[in-house]
Amino acid sequence: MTNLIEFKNVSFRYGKSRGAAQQFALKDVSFAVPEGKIVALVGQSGSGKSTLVRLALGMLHTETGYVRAAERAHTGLIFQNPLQSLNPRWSVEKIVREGQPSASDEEIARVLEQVSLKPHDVLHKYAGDMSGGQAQRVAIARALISQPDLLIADEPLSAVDVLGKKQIIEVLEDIRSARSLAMLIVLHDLGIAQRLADEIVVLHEGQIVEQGSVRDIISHPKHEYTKQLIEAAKL
Ligand SMILES: Nc1ncnc2c1ncn2[C@@H]1O[C@H](COP(=O)(O)OP(=O)(O)OP(=O)(O)O)[C@@H](O)[C@H]1O
Repeated sequence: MTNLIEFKNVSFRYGKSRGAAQQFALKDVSFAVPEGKIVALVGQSGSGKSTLVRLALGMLHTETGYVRAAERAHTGLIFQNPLQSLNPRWSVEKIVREGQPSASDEEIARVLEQVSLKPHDVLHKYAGDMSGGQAQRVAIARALISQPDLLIADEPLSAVDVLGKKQIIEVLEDIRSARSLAMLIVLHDLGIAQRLADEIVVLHEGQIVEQGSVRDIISHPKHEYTKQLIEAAKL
């Protein structure tokens, strides 16, 4: 099976070029996202999740090790806060079309339906007039319109309310069942990872403490930190 993105022995420190080197934000991290699989990156605040996403996107560069994307991999992105990542004065139609300028009206309508938005109701709405959950679904539509084979989502649920979260989880579950897409999804919550992912990577203080199939990790956690996350998610 082809890996769409692979991290191999990746270490990274912030502030290295400014002399006094800081602690490692990531230390010897190795894992991959295979074709069609959903990999959830789970860990508490400060564990290095966002640093990993920035390395995946080429916004940062590894100190040692490498990040390798498959040559044909076409990546879509979903950020934490849609009200920051989308232009509030753009219409939904304009935002989604930005993801694929050659998209037809029918394709835009189809992708909005895929994220459970009614095209007629939302096409001419401004992102700034939507709830966080609706705006995040618009952001997902923008990512999907270009038919990526890898979706990278950095805590897509953290800036939306409870109802918005539920709807986004359902949309991501639909995408999951379609199976045409691999996903690297950063989550705080192991319970949501259990619903969405095939594999879980548990990150703690910049290191992977556990990785494997969702079932194995939830039923037989090996590391104390994973046990705490399971307890916190009340699984
Ligand atoms: N721009 C930066 N400069 C210096 N240190 C940073 C920077 N960004 C993150 N760090 C440090 O790197 C470590 C990992 O941070 P990172 O943001 O990757 O964690 P995270 O798991 O994404 O946390 P959160 O869930 O709060 O977003 C932390 O110790 C953090 O303080």
